Amino acid sequence: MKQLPLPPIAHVEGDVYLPGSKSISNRALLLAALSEGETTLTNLLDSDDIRHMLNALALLGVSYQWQAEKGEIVVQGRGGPIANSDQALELFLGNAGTAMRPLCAALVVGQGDYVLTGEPRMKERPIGHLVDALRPLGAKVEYLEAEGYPPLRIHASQLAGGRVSIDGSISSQFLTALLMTAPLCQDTLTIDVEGELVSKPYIDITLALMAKFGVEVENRDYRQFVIAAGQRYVSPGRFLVEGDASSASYFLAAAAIGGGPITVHGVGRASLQGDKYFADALAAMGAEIEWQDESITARRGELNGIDMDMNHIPDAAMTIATTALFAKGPTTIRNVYNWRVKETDRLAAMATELKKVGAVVEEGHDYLRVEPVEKLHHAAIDTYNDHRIAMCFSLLAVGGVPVTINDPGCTAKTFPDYFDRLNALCR
Ligand SMILES: O=C(O)C1=C[C@@H](OP(=O)(O)O)[C@@H](O)[C@H](O)C1
Ligand SMILES: C=C(OP(=O)(O)O)C(=O)O
Repeated sequence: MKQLPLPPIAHVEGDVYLPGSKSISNRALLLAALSEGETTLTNLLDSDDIRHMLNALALLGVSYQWQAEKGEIVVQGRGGPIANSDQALELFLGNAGTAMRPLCAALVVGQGDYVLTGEPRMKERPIGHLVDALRPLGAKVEYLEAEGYPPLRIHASQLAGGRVSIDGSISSQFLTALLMTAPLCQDTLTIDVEGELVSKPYIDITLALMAKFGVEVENRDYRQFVIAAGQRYVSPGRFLVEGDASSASYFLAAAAIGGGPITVHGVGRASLQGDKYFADALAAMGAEIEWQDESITARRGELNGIDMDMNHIPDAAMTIATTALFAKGPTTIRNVYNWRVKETDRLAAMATELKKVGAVVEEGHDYLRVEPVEKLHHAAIDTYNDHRIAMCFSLLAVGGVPVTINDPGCTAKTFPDYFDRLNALCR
């Protein structure tokens, strides 16, 4: 296994032009494929999660011209469901939740037989709440291994519409998937959300993208959504994918710990992504934050621990956990139970790795409490094939603590050149 030793970094500053948002890239690709007309997406992310979506679309017969080095793709829309020839098609979706969940819902409508599968961890990530919502509408979905988990076999048919409920308490991606498929139903669809809806800002991304592609959703306070019949996706022509706000979190935190200023470009006040609010959490800890419409600048401040519900920023919250090592007093990250069903059990993994560098950590059922100590020490950090663990632990070096990242290549899921980008800011 490859290891990346990071020596202590004296100072960080500079500008970062962010790669495209993973969440927006994969939504825009699927909606472009379902749309009438041709769509040009710019600043498309090039990472494993996006390549899984692109490979799947290619196998499904969606045609596109992709210039990866330019970050530009032209997608020929199908103007409706992605019907496939009669042959059964196996789609391997890696560990990309933003490919597996939305494709599962989109492919139950139309024609064809599909098997949706992925990496071993994908087979441990639940999908039952989505399948339970789709079946009453007429979807034919079978579990091929464990009940409630991929791999799945789908036999596409028509979806009726009407009224369904969906459990929103484990992943917002299930509701996102159902919403994006709703216009393919034959009738108006009313969706009732059961349980506390987690990761709510991702639903705003979904609704914003659907609107961009011409479909309006009535949002009744995130408890009920109505998608009126007769709407179809229409290409917006050109669409710029904004920078990835979760990826921005590592650089903003680096500035807060290691001096700055660092300006991240591509995400700002005007961003559609909830992870922009990571900057508010950092400001609450004492960092100096300046907001512009399309960029954010961070500088060091006196950092103090915080106690915060971070359900709205589940991905960027991991960055808070390592930033907390350089703050005064304990930090508690609350209401993140679903960390346990992501790339790894992130609550357990973060607790284990934070303890390795000397921190005092309490792992709760749905929270993590990190108490910094006077003297942190070097450790080799296991990353569990989780890009965010690799990236957030690089902040140790920024704080002057040498750290070794095991399997640094796992950042390829969303940010293949992360360590080069960080290196470019070191002074
Ligand atoms: O819809 C999306 O693009 C995402 C939703 C979130 O997942 P959950 O809704 O499962 O928390 C987030 O963690 C993931 O990285 C991307
Ligand atoms: C949870 C994540 O990914 P996914 O889209 O696979 O759920 C993530 O990127 O942190």
